[in-house]
Amino acid sequence: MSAPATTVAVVGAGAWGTALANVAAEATGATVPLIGRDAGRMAEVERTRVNAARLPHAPLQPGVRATAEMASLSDAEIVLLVVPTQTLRGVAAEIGPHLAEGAVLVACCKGVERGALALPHAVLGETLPGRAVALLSGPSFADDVARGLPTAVTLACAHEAVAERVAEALATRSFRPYRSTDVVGVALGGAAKNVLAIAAGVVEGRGLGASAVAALIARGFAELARLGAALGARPETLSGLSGLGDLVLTATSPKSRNFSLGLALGRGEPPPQKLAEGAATAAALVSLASAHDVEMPISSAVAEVVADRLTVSDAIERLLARPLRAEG
Ligand SMILES: NC(=O)C1=CN([C@@H]2O[C@H](COP(=O)(O)OP(=O)(O)OC[C@H]3O[C@@H](n4cnc5c(N)ncnc54)[C@H](OP(=O)(O)O)[C@@H]3O)[C@@H](O)[C@H]2O)C=CC1
Ligand SMILES: O=C(CO)COP(=O)(O)O
Repeated sequence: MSAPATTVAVVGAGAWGTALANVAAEATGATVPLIGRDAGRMAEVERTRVNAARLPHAPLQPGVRATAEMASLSDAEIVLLVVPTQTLRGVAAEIGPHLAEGAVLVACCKGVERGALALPHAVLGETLPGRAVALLSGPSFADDVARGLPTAVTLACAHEAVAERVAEALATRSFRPYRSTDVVGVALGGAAKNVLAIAAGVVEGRGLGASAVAALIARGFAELARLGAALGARPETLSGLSGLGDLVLTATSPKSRNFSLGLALGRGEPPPQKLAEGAATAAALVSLASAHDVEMPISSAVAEVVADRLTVSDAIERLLARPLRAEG
């Protein structure tokens, strides 16, 4: 007799949560609750079998159950938290009373919490102490995953056996989670690439050329590498899927909300109204870096531009006027 399927629940019914619920339903063959906060909208998603507001081109897998009932996660062995980083703490507190004993929490958001300057796994560790916490990150547009296009992500947990269990539970033929124990490295890569993608979009939007975009990606990666070294991340994590991999994807594709925000800023157009984690997180990332004496000039410029404290032109001038330095 085969072992019973691992049970997975998804909290946060945005684009990424919906795509991941489909992956989990396909991977496990079991029912996957997709839990959103708006009961009316979730009832509509369940009825129509599509999350029209967030992921309109992807019908739900038959095993996905759209709901607003938090209690429906009480059987889940693995709980994916797929809400914006700035809301993670509140959502974690809300789900606490409904969690099964031993449930593994997987943060699927990318960013740094403002105020506490906490990375997603630390937010979960503080809010729900004593539970196994993992991160899922890497180059993966919800739309690509929902279309079944090949995707590789990183599944990080300090306990390797947990990382392996979650990675295996979520793997499908096209969705390939690689495992890691470097949780800090994975979290930093996801946070930094969103900020740097805004900068890349600005460069593209200003028409500064492909050479400048490449320089931006490489010098942006150097910022991430310096911060990673200061916080004990492993270099191979930063150059892996969740670091360089996701930076290259997000900093080169108009499918990215962060890159699109940068494009609009660079062109002098009104910014799109969609969530761009990089804008929400830039100042916190820079403060975290500065607390460790790490300079992040590109990320700092992004933080000031999105806060309307610096114009795009002045930000570009400021970066071009920086003294030349040794590479690295
Ligand atoms: N989209 C993508 O391709 C990818 C996104 N990510 C990351 O996943 C995270 C979520 O992104 P994504 O799904 O695209 O974003 P969306 O904006 O599509 O969805 C965010 C979800 O979070 C919910 N939410 C927002 N605020 C709150 C709150 N205060 N309390 C409870 N729930 C809330 C929203 O609810 P409601 O619908 O009711 O507004 C929605 O369900 C981000 O950190 C992003 O960086 C990672 C990889 C890929
Ligand atoms: O994280 C992502 C792809 O890996 C999605 O990027 P955006 O949030 O910029 O759309």
